[in-house]
This record gives sequence, C-alpha cells and structure tokens, in this order.
Amino acid sequence: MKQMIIHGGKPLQGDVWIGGAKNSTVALIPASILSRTPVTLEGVPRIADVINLMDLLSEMDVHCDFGETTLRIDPTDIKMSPLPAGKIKSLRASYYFMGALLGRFGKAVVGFPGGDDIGPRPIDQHIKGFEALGASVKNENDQIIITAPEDGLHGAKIHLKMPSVGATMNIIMASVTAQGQTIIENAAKEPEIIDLATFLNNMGAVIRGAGTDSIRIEGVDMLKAQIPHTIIPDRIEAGTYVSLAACIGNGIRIHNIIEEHLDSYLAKVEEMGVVIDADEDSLYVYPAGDLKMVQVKTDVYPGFATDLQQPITPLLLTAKSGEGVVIDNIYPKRIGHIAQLQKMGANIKVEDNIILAHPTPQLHGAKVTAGEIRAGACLMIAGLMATGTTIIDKAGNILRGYDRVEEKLRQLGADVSIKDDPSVPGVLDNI
Ligand SMILES: CC(=O)N[C@H]1[C@@H](OP(=O)(O)OP(=O)(O)OC[C@H]2O[C@@H](n3ccc(=O)[nH]c3=O)[C@H](O)[C@@H]2O)O[C@H](CO)[C@@H](O)[C@@H]1O
Ligand SMILES: C=C(OP(=O)(O)O)C(=O)O
Repeated sequence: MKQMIIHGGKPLQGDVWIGGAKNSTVALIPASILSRTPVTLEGVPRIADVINLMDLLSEMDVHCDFGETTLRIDPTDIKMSPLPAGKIKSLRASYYFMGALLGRFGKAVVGFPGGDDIGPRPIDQHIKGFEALGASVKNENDQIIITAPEDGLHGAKIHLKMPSVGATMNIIMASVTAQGQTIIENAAKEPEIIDLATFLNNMGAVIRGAGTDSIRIEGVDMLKAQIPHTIIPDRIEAGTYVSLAACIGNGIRIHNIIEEHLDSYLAKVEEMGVVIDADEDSLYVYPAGDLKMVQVKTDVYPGFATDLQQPITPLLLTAKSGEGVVIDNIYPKRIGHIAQLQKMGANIKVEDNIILAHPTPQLHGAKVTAGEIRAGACLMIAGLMATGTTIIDKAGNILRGYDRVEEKLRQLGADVSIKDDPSVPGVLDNI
C-alpha cells in the first residue's frame, strides 16, 4: 500500500501544468484497438490507470511504448483474448474493452470491472446498447460475454435512460463498425465524449453530434489511425489545483486548461469570493480573502462535476461564516471523505447523504485513508492546509488519476512524499 506523507501549513506558489484528461485517456486506450494501424496518443498523463490499461493490452499482444507524455500503441498483432479477472478489477474503465472488443472482433469476454468505491455503478445502459446493436449478452462466473450475431452488429436507435458517460462511449466504440446508422439519444455531453469522437473520426469513423444529446454514427468497414491525437487537458485535475490554490496558495498559475470545460466549477469558486484571472490557456488564482459559503449540487456536464465535489470541500471549510451544502446527485453515496476530514478537525457532517460544512479556522494533521481517487484529492488539499503531519493511507488511489502529483506539489513548495508501507501489502500493488 502507498502512503502520502504531508507536512502541512506551507503556503504554496508558482506554476503547475495540467496533464491530459484521465477520463478521456482511459477510454482512448481501449478504443485504440479499433485501429488496424499503430496509434499515437500525446499528452498522456502518467497515472496508474494508464499503466494498468497497458498491462491489459499486453495480454492481447498489443505493444505499447510510453515515453514522457507520448503513448504509442501498436495493435497490428492483436489477438482476441478474454479479459476475465486480474488487472481488469483495478479500474472501472476496463469496461471500455467491452465496446472496443465487440467493435473489433464481434466478441468480448470481460470480467466485472473495478474502480473507485463511490456507490453502485450499474452498467445496464451499456448492456442495453450492445443488445440494441444485435449482440447477445450473458453473465457467467463474474464475467460478461458479449457476442455479435453472425452477420455482425447492425445500427440501431438507442435512447439512454440517463446520459451516462460510460454507456455513451461504449456504444460509440461498438457501433463505429456496425452496419448502417446508430443514433444515441439522451447521450452524455461531456468533453471527453467529444475527445473520443474526434479520435475515432480521425481514424475514419463517421460520428456526428458528439457534445450534444443526439449522436449519429454511420458504420464504416474499418478504422486506421493516421495522425497523432492530443488528449484534452484534465478538467478535474485543473479544478483540484484551483481549489488547492484558493485554500493555501500565495498566487498559483495553472497552465494547460480549457476554461470552458470548467465553467460551472469556476462560477462556484468565484461565487465564494475567490479571484481568478483567465488567460487563453491558463488561470491565475490569487490568494483568497474572506470567502463565503455556497451550495453545490453535482450534475451532468455542463453542470458541476461529481469528481469535483470532494476537491471543493476543503475550500468550503475556509469560509468565514454560514453553512456550506454539497449534494451529489450523480453519486449520492460519494461521501467517504467526510469521516476522514472529521479526523483532521473539520467542522463538517453528513445528513441524509447531504454534506453540511461549517467554518473551520484550522485543520490538524492526522492519519486518514483515501477510499477513492477524489477523496484522496480532498485529503491531500486538507493535509496541505493542516498544521503538523498528515499520512494518507491508500494513496495509490490518488496516483490512479493525478499525473506526477508528488513532483507538481513539490514544485509549488509543498513538503510531500509518497512511499510504500510494506507492513500493509495491498491486494493491488499500486493502491
Ligand atoms: C454524468 C457524470 O457525472 N459522469 C461522471 C461519472 O461517469 P460514469 O461513467 O461513472 O457515470 P455515468 O456517466 O456512466 O453515470 C451517470 C449516472 O448514471 C448511472 N448509470 C450509469 C450507467 C448505467 O448503465 N446505468 C446507470 O444507472 C450511474 O450510476 C450514475 O448515477 O463518473 C466519472 C468518474 O467519476 C466521471 O468522469 C463522469 O463525468
Ligand atoms: C471515480 C473516478 O474514477 P473511476 O470512474 O475511474 O473509478 C474519478 O475519476 O473520479
């Protein structure tokens, strides 16, 4: 198990560069197997999810080469193999192999995916989409077996019960080579969907309407990557550094952002009173003055992202008066960080899945656990604000999604290190 050790209370300043979006990258890597030619991804974050996906690819004889931020994926020798267990459990995004394998081979055998503990994460809409394309879906021994009909998948009109990011992406991957037209109605509109569509269209797919709630896909025979694809910046990593900068920054510039992707988040932070200057592709966050409490409700894009409710929570604690409210409408049980913040002296509680935050003049260091990636981000910020030492257990969860986080925090002046705790071997070595 990994631990993050923070000696807190040091004001941070300087520059930080945001990496490529985790939630694009984890879909683009599985989508790469749809190409008959080698794929080059640029701006790839150095995160554990990427390493785990590369391991899964190597089980299929797909060769990867990851240097700096460029990932080359060569699927020309790919063999269709089942992905029943093991690494597949280490990340939720392994479920994208369902759509990708189905699109490439007409068959996918994939173990039930893992990922963060943020409450139930059903995949009924993914399955509904595969079935609408003509596939049969069986659930046997903790694995899902999806098989296209003998004459291949055929286009269909699919209306999602809710605009699921995962289901929209999986259906896109399965349908790009299906016969005829597929229409996804009530599709997710997140920027990561547009990134996936751009990537696939540049390989010859015909996907229109990504970023709206109606996506139309005309099936093509095969896809061939021709040009490198640069992944969009990570809006969640950027939002995390905005919160950190407002909590304990002495002036921090955050580079490589697309401001529009952060609109609802920045609006909320500014409503609290944080002053931010935006440039073409960077933000400067001024040291915060007196802040006021706000109400946060998560929603689908362009609403306030569920992945940013935890990173903003430590900021609420810095408000001078009042009561802050956080309601996660996407994952209502995503409240595991609150008990951990209480250990650090936070005046915060949960009632009926609603987080109620009160002014907390000073947090103190404690031993806490990062139950999942964004809880980890929240505790990391809290640890940087706190007096004394904070030890975050299960810090591997932070490394699942935060690119070179130790290096970036140190560059801002933080006293932080990540080490292995050999006394507690993790089930997964990187957690
Ligand atoms: C809309 C939203 O905020 N999506 C976030 C969600 O995506 P993630 O892909 O996990 O979630 P989805 O967008 O797929 O699901 C949104 C909602 O629909 C439900 N659902 C989903 C699929 C399905 O088949 N059946 C079903 O009931 C989910 O339980 C959830 O309440 O978490 C990811 C990781 O934190 C974020 O990157 C996404 O931005
Ligand atoms: C919950 C998250 O990750 P995952 O869906 O990969 O578990 C996240 O990115 O906040």
